[in-house]
Amino acid sequence: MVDNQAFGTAVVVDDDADIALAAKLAIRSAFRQVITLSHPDALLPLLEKSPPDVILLDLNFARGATDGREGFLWLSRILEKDPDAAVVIITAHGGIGIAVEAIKAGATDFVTKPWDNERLFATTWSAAALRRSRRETRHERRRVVEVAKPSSETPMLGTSKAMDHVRSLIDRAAPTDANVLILGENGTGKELVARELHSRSRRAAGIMVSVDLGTVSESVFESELFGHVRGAFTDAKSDRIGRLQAANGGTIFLDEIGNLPLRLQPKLLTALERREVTPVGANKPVPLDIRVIAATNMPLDQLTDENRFRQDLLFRLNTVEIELPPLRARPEDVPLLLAHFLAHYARRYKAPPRHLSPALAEILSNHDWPGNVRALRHAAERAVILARGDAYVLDDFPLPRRSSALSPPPALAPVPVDTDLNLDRAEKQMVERALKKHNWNISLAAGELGLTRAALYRRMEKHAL
Ligand SMILES: Nc1ncnc2c1ncn2[C@@H]1O[C@H](COP(=O)(O)OP(=O)(O)OP(=O)(O)O)[C@@H](O)[C@H]1O
Repeated sequence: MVDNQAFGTAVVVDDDADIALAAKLAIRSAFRQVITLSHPDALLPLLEKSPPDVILLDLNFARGATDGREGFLWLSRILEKDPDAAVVIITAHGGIGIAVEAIKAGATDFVTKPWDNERLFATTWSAAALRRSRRETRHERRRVVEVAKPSSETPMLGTSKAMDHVRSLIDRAAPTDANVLILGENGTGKELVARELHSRSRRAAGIMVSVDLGTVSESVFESELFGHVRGAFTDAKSDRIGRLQAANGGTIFLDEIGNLPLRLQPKLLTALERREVTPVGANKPVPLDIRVIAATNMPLDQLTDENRFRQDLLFRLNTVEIELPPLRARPEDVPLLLAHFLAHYARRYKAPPRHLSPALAEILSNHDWPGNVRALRHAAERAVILARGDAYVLDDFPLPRRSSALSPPPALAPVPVDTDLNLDRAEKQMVERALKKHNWNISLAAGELGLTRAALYRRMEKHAL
């Protein structure tokens, strides 16, 4: 059973007014309006204004013509104006050869005269539905790509030996199509490395699609990665392409791969091995041409635990492994990073340039930076906003401490809401406690707080943690 008037506009183009009217009557229940035209001339302005859902097009307009040449010309003009156009060709009985040619040239389907009304209705309906789905897929691809746009162009800074080694690995891996696994604590620059690899690869003209598996909720993992077809589950109102497919021709960056549920790991492995993906509910795979870069903050011993992560998938992902050292292991990089971010935020907030004394730079270099470069960046931003006078002072920098063996993490005791009823302060306290408890591991702290990683980052920024 189909809904009435499921579509907007259909156009019937036939120089025989009776045939055009007969077609209109046969299909009108599916459309809000059916326009009949005796010649395709009038089609082009219509396409400019609002492209119809379907066009029924007779191929012969010149008197006595039967080869459809004129119709082919119109078909190509229509497709030029609207690449998603659904065009159903109307041919005379015996004109199957021409109809097949028309389909090769981009028509969606054909009907032969005299037609069976039900058949005409079904063909027109399917063509309009196909156009809708094409447009939704295009829209989806745009949506996914929007998400993938780089937030800012940050150069990869650092002159330490450790960063030289990272750079040399990037130099060698980038031009190859090898899969790369990037390891490192939160905020060490894994995404930056992924962007560097992509922008220096032969896929640089393509897109890099990022998926943060730490922020995708488990219920939508599968359709987010692999896509789904309309009706695959209750909420699947239309076809949706997955991130893997959206990255076709480019690079997919699978951030926090350690969070991929075990049950979905075989499906990702199959997609990478066969270079094709089957959207949820679909029965046909779609070919994939992607390079995979994955990242995780999961320590290697957990990643090599078969109960958490399939080792065959790990071997598929880590053809090249790049490990980013935490900032505390490369203190010599701190002054350069600080100078860069202080200048960056001074420009942004139109603050005067201030002096950072060597003594203060040294204190900051010896800090253990639990949130790594991201935390340093936030600290620099806050310092630019808070500082007064000509030089920065230690108090301008919020320096959260890593919980150490000397000061064991406090148990996550209930917040004393009875003594402090300020919601903002209570939130800050909760966030700080969760971070300390989990040694500043963002994923674990977010899990404990019942937040996504992105939501936790927002709160960390809000409270300058
Ligand atoms: N070497 C670096 N030079 C300049 N900026 C850096 C460097 N490393 C990291 N950053 C900056 O630190 C912030 C965090 O980097 P990024 O998002 O790449 O880290 P990540 O390891 O992917 O973090 P997470 O694991 O939390 O997703 C970004 O603003 C990034 O620009």
